[in-house]
Formats: sequence, C-alpha cells, structure tokens
Amino acid sequence: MSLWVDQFRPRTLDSLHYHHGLSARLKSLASSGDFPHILFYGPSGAGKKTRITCTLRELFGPGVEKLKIDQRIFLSPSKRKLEINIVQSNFHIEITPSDAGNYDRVVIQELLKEIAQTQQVDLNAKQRFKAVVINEADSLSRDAQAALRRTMEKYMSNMRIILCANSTSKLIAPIKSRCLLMRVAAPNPQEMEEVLNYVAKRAPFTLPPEAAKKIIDDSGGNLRKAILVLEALKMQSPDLSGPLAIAKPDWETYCYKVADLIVSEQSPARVMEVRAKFYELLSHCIPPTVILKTVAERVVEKVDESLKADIMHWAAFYEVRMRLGSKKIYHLEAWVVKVMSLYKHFFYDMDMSSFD
Ligand SMILES: Nc1ncnc2c1ncn2[C@@H]1O[C@H](COP(=O)(O)OP(=O)(O)OP(=O)(O)O)[C@@H](O)[C@H]1O
Repeated sequence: MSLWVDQFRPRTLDSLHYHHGLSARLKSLASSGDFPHILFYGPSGAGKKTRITCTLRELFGPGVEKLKIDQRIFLSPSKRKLEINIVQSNFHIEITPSDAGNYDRVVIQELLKEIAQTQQVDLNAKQRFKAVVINEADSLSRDAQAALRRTMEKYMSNMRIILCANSTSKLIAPIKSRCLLMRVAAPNPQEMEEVLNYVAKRAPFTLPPEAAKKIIDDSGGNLRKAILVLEALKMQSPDLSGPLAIAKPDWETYCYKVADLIVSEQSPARVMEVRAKFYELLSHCIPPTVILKTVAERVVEKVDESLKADIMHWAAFYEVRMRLGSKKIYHLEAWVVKVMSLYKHFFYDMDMSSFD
C-alpha cells in the first residue's frame, strides 16, 4: 500500500493541477526537437520532482517509468572504491550527488562522459538524447559543478541535463546560463485546495472546506506535507469533522523517539531496540525512505557539527539501496549501526585529544 502522495501523484504534464503555463511550455519544448538543459528550482514540496517525471514521460513515453538500479564502482583520486547506486530507465538516468559525498566530482565526470559517448541504442526511442536528472543540484561541490559545466559545453548532442534544486544561489553562473530556468513556485492556497479535493475524490471521501483550510494554513505551501497531513487526519477522524488538531503526525513523534534512542546510547542492545521501533513504523505503512529521512534529520539536529555531513551522507546512501532492495529494514538498520559507530568514534577521538 502506498501513501496518497505517491498513489495520486500526477504522471503526465496534462494531469498536473497547477502552473498550467509551465506545463504547456514543457510540453511544447518536449515536442520541439530542441529540448534544452533545464534547471527546475523552488521550495520543498512545490512539485519539482513530479514535474520532472512528467516531462520525462512526455519526452520518452511510459518506458521511463520502468526503473532499475545498478551499482557502479568509481575510483577516487586516492584509488578508494566508491560504490554508487544509480537509478535509471532505458532513456534516462538519475543521480543524487550527495550519495558520493566528497567525491561527487568523480561521479559526475565519469558518469556523464560515459553517457555522452554512448549513442541512444534503443531505435524506437523518441529522442536521440539521454536525460540525466541531477537531484539536489545545489549541494554539488564547486569541483563537481566545474566538471558538469565542461560536460555541458562539450557533449550537447546526445545528452540533456535536468537539474533539480531548492534555489539557484549555490550554482555557478556558467551552469545557470546553459540551462533554461524553470521556477516551480509553491502552489497558492486555492491550488492546494484543488489538489486536496482531488485526492479526497480519488480516495474517496468528502473533504469539509474547514478541514482543507486548516491543513493548508498549516502546510506553509508544502503540498507534500499537506497531503501527508490529510491522510494522517483522515485515519484519526474518518469524517474530518470537529476541531482538528494538526499535531505532528504520530509517526513523526515516533521517529523523533527513535533518533533520541540512537543518540543517547550506542550498543547492540540499542540497535535491537531501534529495530523493534522500525518494524512498528513499517507496519503502519510509513514508507521506509520517510522514516530514514525523518530520523536522520532529527539525529543531525542533536549531534556535533562535524558529524552532520557524514550522517546525512550515509542516510542518502542507504536510501538509494533501500529503494530497490526488498528487505527495507536491513538498510535502515545498517544506517543506524553506521551512525552509532561514527558517533562513538567522535567521542573516542575527543577523549584521545584531551591527552594531547
Ligand atoms: N501539479 C501537481 N498536481 C497535483 N499534485 C502534485 C503536483 N505537484 C506535486 N504534487 C503532489 O505533491 C507532492 C510533492 O511533490 P514533489 O515531490 O514533486 O515536490 P518537490 O518540489 O520535488 O519537493 P522536494 O524539493 O522536497 O523534493 C507529490 O507527491 C504529489 O503528490
């Protein structure tokens, strides 16, 4: 069973509910035979990812929805092996640079070069190019951005880059100037209400306008949050009547407790305890990627500055592994063990340095 945010996510440009001007523009670009590199940017939950997926489908047809994950090994300059999982279809490839941590340049460079040098082999493909989606483009290091820029200059004919970011401020000018900038603003309250009503209709139930208003007021323009809250509230109070308390959804509080458990003790017994909590969350249909993200963000709030990047790096790493693996719990747990060991080392290093 999937959550409403996934179940009712529009899959084609025609079915997107708002920013119709943008949708029309993307549609005509897709059929123009002259599709550019594009940078999609906007706040969280505004619908960037959804729009990108719809655009890919417009370009290549339903075949882009057939995803596979490949594991690839890259070598860092110091010959360290980097294992990276790559999500792709026959027509596109998707990467999240933070998976490669400090070595994002190596991955960008090698991967893009390889794609650029291979011709589209599928003779039925509607486009001659492959699309490369780069998520969280604003977290690319300077080096990786420079590598990306060079690739964009050199290999335009069989590759198009689609960048997804929250803002354009961390991207270097030469990249921005090679992309068509597409700002995906947060939907306004009316637009959000339309989407919530659509979700309710499909679910199906009737959404009282007061409930919709409350959810929208609370969402800060984040449509994902609004739909998640709608689903949580509907579970609590099936007719959505009376005063609705939009407390943090239960699972969120629960994830916070898990984070506290991880930070307060690092031991095999604690890992077992955390595992039991993960099972509990999974059995309530909270998607494992959401669990991982929520717990990781909370852990990061509580630890020393120097650990934050590593913890998020490993969360992203295990998230990718999780997407295809069947035993989700295994990857959640692997991440917990990793975090505990980072945390222990941190204190160990501190102890040692006090002897200096
Ligand atoms: N145009 C739309 N019409 C209807 N629903 C939409 C639309 N765009 C997005 N949604 C819904 O909103 C949810 C969040 O959208 P999406 O994941 O695309 O946001 P995002 O901008 O990529 O967020 P983030 O930056 O946090 O990853 C989707 O799961 C989908 O259900």
